[in-house]
Amino acid sequence: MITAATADAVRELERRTMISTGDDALMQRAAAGLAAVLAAELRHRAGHLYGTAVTLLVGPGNNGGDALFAGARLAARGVAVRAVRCLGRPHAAGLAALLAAGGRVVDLPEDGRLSGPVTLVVDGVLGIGGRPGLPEPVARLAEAVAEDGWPLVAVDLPSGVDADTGAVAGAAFCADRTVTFGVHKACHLLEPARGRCGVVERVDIGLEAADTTAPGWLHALEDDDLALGWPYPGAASDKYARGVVGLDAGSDQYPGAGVLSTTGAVHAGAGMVRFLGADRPAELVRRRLPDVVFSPGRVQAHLLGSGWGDRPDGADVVAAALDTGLPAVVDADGLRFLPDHLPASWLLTPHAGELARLLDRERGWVEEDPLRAVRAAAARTGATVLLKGASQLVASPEHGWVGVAVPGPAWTARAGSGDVLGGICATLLAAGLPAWRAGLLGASVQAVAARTHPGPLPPHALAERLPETVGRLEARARALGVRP
Ligand SMILES: NC(=O)C1=CN([C@@H]2O[C@H](COP(=O)(O)OP(=O)(O)OC[C@H]3O[C@@H](n4cnc5c(N)ncnc54)[C@H](OP(=O)(O)O)[C@@H]3O)[C@@H](O)[C@H]2O)[C@@H](O)CC1
Ligand SMILES: [K+]
Repeated sequence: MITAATADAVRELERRTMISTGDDALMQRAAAGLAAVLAAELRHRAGHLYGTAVTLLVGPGNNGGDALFAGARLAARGVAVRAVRCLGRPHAAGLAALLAAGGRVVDLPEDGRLSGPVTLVVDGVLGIGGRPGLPEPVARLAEAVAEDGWPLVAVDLPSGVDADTGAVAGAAFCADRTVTFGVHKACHLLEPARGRCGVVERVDIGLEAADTTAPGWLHALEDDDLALGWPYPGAASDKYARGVVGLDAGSDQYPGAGVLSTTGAVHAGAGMVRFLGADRPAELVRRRLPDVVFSPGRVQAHLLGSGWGDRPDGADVVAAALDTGLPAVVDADGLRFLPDHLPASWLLTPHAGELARLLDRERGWVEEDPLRAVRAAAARTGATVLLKGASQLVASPEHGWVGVAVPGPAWTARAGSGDVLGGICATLLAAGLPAWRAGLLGASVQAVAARTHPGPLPPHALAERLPETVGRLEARARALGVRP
């Protein structure tokens, strides 16, 4: 699990730590960790440290301070270190340390272009105190560094990205590696910023322990969390222990959605799937998936809404499912028929546009800050919410932190993926998982199945790979010492 924080949560943690360590200690620890990563990177690229050349891009705050102090440590070991003043006046003590160690300082050229020799460029322009976007000529510099192909290590985060939302509104640096301090920052987990961070390395700077369940914290699943959290059936599990899913998805107008959600549920390992939807999708499901049953009976979780279209009895179907007291996934068109308040055991699976509609907002409002949006939706509805998209986020009304699913390849963003995902999540609910866990594991298993395939697959074919993926996860869980 990767734990990350928003800038306010990080500052609060740093403030508490500084009471016992003093102001300077944290920056010195950060600089030492950064220098170690830079030295390893220089050795990796040049085969040695002495005589390599590092260009530090420094801004006016402590982010530049980290870069300057790290640069001083490298200069003392024979690296030619040059600091480029990019914005305002650099951190005074950091600059003095660099100059004393034999480094030098220059102004940013008007055209924003760096001249060689450069083994490595270090982006210390802005950190968590940065407002998103870069002023000229730093914006030009960011473009030139990318165009010229200089290898780039970002200090804490690539300057220009929004530390809390992951938004990239204007120019921003694009790093090969990002060295962060204490805890990951939200932008390391959230697209599009995530894609500009490269490999993120966390340096321990001895921050105090934090309540990471509070608002302002994110928890991102990694492959091993998925392997350890998946509900594998035991030797004695019958179909009810694995869970029965009742699906009302698809319509005569959109029958494919019914087939796709059912395919997702069957291949995610549901004990039994009852298809309870319209006639046309039922006919297609009957032909393609002989293990599905069509009679009403006991179910342990519902799936409603995918491919419903403008269904006249939508509100009644949702109300009837609510009356059963069972958990449910509500997807797509079903989201238009929700009552004012839902239980946290219900999992809503909107994409950005659907979430915007749910909150009477514009889509842009969701996209500019998906964390805020997913939390608002959970608070407004009382349900657990899985926001689908480039970063898949889960918020629950029962806790402040937000979960982030394992990221998948971009090609999974296509019509039908969401229908399959609904079926997977309903299977996990039927197996007895809480809704937030079902959302996180469901989105993650789909991403891992996609990632382990060499090229794009249509959603139904990806669903068919789920058993193999779950098999690999189970083997990994055993290797980690867990006996399902
Ligand atoms: N706190 C700690 O204990 C530790 C912190 N550490 C390090 O400190 C970093 C945070 O440092 P920080 O708070 O000084 O903010 P930072 O991002 O360097 O810059 C703020 C300056 O930039 C300016 N500015 C902002 N946006 C701008 C824009 N778009 N265009 C132009 N100017 C802009 C802004 O101006 P203002 O907003 O005041 O007008 C202000 O002058 C953190 O990321 C980590 O690297 C580590 O050492 C570990 C211990
Ligand atoms: K930076």
